[in-house]
Amino acid sequence: MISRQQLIDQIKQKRSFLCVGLDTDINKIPQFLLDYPDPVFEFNKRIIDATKDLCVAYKPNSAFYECMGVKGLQSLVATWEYLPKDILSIIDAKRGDIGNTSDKYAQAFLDEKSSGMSFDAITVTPYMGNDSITPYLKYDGKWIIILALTSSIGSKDFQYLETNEGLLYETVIKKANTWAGADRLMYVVGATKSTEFTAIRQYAPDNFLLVPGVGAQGGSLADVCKYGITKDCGLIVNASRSIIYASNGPDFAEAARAEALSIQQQMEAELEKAGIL
Ligand SMILES: O=c1ccn([C@@H]2O[C@H](COP(=O)(O)O)[C@@H](O)[C@H]2O)c(=O)[nH]1
Repeated sequence: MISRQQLIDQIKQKRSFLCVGLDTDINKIPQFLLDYPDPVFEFNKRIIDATKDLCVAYKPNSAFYECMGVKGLQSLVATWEYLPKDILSIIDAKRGDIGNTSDKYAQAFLDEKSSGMSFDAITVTPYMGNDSITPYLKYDGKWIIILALTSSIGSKDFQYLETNEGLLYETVIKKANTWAGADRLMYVVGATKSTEFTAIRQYAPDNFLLVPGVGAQGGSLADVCKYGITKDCGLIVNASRSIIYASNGPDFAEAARAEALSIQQQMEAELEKAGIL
């Protein structure tokens, strides 16, 4: 388990707020890895070894594992076991259901005795409301990361709708803040929505924001920091494809490290600019 203070300490120590996304697609990994008994795990292991001093979180997206059935789940469990336990592990599962079912999703991803995996944090969708989220909160010290304003083009379909309490994504944040504090709740805000970070910080001044969308989706790290950084940093910025597929040759781990290093160096400059280092 990683507390808010441990996360802040690690950001300062590593001079980074990078999350490496483990969106591992068996069709995109280097050919030679297919000779290993678990190619997806072998790929993840080498990416983790090459980047663990440069990032403060790892985020496997469960879709990339679930689509492979039993084998995929085995790779996910092996990856979770291998992840350094002092680095925040986030399962990007985006679940949301009635409480009785959410209990089972929580067991699947947060309860090692039940599933063999116990991630530090899980992404959830807020659409079904309070009783769909509270089952995850029963797991002491685990982080719940609620989708607020996503990086997707389709975010405009619902998330910007006017409600009596502001735009829908603002209402999500205001309501969710009544369920738990900034020591348990983070919000997903897409890097492609950087100008909205100012508004979001009005409602979530202390919450960490998980920010996907730099790299392959074109979001700007500089803009995210300009509008979203706080005195504690308050940001975990994810990059998946741009890091893990920086090369698909035998040098893929070195190439991933080079890409992660380049992002870490930009982050270090932003942390210095914000007076955090
Ligand atoms: O709004 C969102 C929420 C989640 N994601 C996820 O983050 C990564 C992004 O991958 P890249 O390869 O760096 O684009 C991926 O797992 C998405 O499912 C998001 O992009 N936007």
